[in-house]
Amino acid sequence: MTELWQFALVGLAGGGAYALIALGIVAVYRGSGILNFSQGAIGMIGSYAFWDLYEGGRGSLPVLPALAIGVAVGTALGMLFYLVIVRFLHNSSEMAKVVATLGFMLLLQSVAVKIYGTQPHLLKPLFGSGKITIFGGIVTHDTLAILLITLALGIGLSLLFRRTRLGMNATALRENPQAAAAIGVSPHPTGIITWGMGGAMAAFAGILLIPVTGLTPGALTLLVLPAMAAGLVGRFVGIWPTIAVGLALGVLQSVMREFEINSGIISSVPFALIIIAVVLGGSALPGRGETLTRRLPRVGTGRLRPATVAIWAGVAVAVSVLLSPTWASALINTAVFGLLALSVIVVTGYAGQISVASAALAGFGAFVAARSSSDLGLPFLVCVLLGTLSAIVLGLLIGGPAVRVRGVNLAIVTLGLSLAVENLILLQPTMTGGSDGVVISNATLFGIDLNPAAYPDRFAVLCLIVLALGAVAVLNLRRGESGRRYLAVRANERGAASVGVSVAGAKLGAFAISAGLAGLAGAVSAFRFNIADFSSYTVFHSISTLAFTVVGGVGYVAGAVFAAVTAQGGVVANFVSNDLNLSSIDAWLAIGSGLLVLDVMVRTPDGIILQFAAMRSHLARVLPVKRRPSAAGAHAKAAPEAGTEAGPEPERTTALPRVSGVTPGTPVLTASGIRVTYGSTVAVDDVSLELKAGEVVGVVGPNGAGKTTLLDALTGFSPSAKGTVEFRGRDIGGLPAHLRARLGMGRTFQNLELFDDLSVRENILTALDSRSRLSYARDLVLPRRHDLNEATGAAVSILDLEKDLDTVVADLPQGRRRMAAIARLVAQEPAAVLLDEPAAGLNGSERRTAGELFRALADELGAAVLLVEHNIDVVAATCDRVIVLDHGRTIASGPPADVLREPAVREAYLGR
Ligand SMILES: Nc1ncnc2c1ncn2[C@@H]1O[C@H](COP(=O)(O)OP(=O)(O)OP(=O)(O)O)[C@@H](O)[C@H]1O
Repeated sequence: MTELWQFALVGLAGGGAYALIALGIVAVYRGSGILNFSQGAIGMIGSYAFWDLYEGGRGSLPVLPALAIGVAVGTALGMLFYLVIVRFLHNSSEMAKVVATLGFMLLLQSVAVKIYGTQPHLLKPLFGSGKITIFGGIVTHDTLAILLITLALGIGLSLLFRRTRLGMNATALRENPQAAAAIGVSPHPTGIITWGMGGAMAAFAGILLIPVTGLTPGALTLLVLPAMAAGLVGRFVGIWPTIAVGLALGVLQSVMREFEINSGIISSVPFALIIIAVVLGGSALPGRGETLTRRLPRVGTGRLRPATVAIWAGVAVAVSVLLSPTWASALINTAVFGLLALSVIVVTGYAGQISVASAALAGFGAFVAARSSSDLGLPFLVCVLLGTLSAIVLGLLIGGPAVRVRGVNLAIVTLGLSLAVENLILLQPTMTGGSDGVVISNATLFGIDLNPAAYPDRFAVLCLIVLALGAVAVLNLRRGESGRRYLAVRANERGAASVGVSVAGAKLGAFAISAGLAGLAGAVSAFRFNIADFSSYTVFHSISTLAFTVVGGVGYVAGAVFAAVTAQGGVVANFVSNDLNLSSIDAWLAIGSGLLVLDVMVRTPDGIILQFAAMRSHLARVLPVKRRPSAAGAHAKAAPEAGTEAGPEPERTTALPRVSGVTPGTPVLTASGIRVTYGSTVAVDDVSLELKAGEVVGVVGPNGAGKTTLLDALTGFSPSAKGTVEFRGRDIGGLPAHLRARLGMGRTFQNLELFDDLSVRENILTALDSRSRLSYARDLVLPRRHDLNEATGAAVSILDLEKDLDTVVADLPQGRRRMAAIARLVAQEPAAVLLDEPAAGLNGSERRTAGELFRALADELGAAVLLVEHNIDVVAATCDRVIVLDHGRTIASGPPADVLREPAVREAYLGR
């Protein structure tokens, strides 16, 4: 027991350091809205500065001045990064922010390796060998210093954010940047100060931890992971939960050491547990108002030009056959990195899931393939297949959290889980054969010996073929329906669920395919030497794969090719170090790559590949090349200028297509006893209603009456709703939103929830697509292409959307966007249509047209329509019946003219 207590007390040093770094992360997040993945690396640089100056290291200063300078270096680095990079990222996508801080981490890491090397340095306790005794256990002065500093900074930060103007400005900027800007709050003073504070805390933590863990570039940089896990629990805002979890983590790890638990388990399991707890507390769909509106990275069309493919393939094969073995090795590196980059494109570029696990997946694929060869003696192809399949299974496990966690939190979760894979499998001597490694048999495919030692060119050609097939598969995916699903989920999860896309299914599909590509890369490369080695599949490898793919262009296969060609050990690096004889330049290349990541994130976050495209079109403009008139140009001439008044609405000649199998007048949607509460607020209280095919029922009521919440409850967007909901005679109470949509419940949202970065056509096609799970695999080979069908064509014509079909939705005016939302809804052929304030923001004549359209949804489409609307004129002119809600309860219902005359209704609207 005493020993256990002692180990717990020893763990307070590490725990305090986690808490300190995590506090810095919280300060930076509260001050600038950015999660700083380079926090550990900043601390590491501050620690090296301290070690350089400290008399116990390689300097001559006593501890306190050296500590002060080390902390000052951390502070300066934090401020510098804000000034040079972060202040330009305020309107960037979440991914650009994550990659920028990861890029800074890589930069600092490579600078430290260049200057200090990787050998560990140890120090004696900084504050002497003094100690105090607590209940028989010993606490050293160093541990005490860490704890006191953590406590003091915890109190200081609480007061700063609660009591000072700077803290209040920071809260205002985080919660509502537009409103804060409107009252003149500038983000920069809070940004600079909190980044400086973050840097100081990181350096403090790093320096105080040197006597405990030693000083190496990698270990201190990776302290960011447990610190992130601690911060995650307090959602990066809570100061005391962060400190408590940081300390608990350190203590738990120390106690586990007492039980002689495997070091891999100690370093990964505790915070994997925290991550699991956070995942369980997440939600399957984001709540109302939680959908991101920031611009997402651009994505290519997925079109493939056979001539380009043929030229590249020819060049690659010629190079690998004609040039030296070092070139073959560089080509193999390029192909393997290219496959990893393709895996990032699928999961991050297309599906929008910031995942940092590609190297762990590749390592696992390599591990299974190598063991299948060495232990089971299976043939090359079977081993590669097994490696790929097992990576897919692991990918589904790592992707599991993505169903409930999103954005930057997912980056932390995947980082944590991939560190667990690295520690528990790839670095375990019992698994990987220790110093003997895993001896594998030679690669033979269809009778051709591919042994890379004897035939490096053959193996290189094989790798290039696999890369080319992977690239074609990813392009196919983009053009198929599963690619559209990914993009819909990336753009708007609530919108995707409303048209029947399984958000969880799409995310898992993307994770599986991405893991398959990474696993394939690993499985093939396991055979490049006679002894397979897994030590290179580190978290840093995952981070640089993500960063360089984003630099290349995360939405473009060409971006992956760029990343592969310029990767470490790839063809460009080989050319520079071998052909130009500049091998000493390697360390500088690593530093240059880190700088490139930062530059691209600030100036062209869509990727370098788009810069090339822009240069090509500039050249095409300046060179006297005869160009064909473009279809777009012809279209522009034919179409009236955007924004011009089109005169009176033309008479409609086509009707909306009738939904099959719905008989007018039969009940479609029946709800009883619906009740929704948010904490102590009862938003909807015992509401019952029945909707029949062909009728329009209005729902009116003052602001906050519970109208939207009722719609959410009926359509499955409010999972905690009580009561029964029947749709066409079937109890659908337990079904999630996307399954209700598939049964024929269509809805619109107050803020539309369109897929803003897709065209109107792609928005409609997403609703029209089949929901087959098979398409995730089929699209890789045979993407199914289709266009609007007859019914949606008619809807588009009625809604006058033809000229907008290929316009990106974000570029349309609000009225057109509303029409696009209705076209997307009609594509679902819904039997029940639930419209949430669809006429808001329309002018008088637009409102009349919209009212006619809502009627047409009932009269022509044959659907049962529930119309939530504030405009009483629209309600009176359109609805057969009206339900009035007030404080969540039905206070009246019946024909509009009667209901709107009732005194209770007038009182609810106008007050007594
Ligand atoms: N996520 C939430 N958390 C807590 N309270 C909520 C949440 N969503 C809605 N509410 C509360 O539930 C009640 C009903 O809100 P709801 O948005 O459904 O009303 P509404 O009639 O649609 O209002 P409006 O006409 O302004 O859109 C309000 O008191 C609102 O503050």
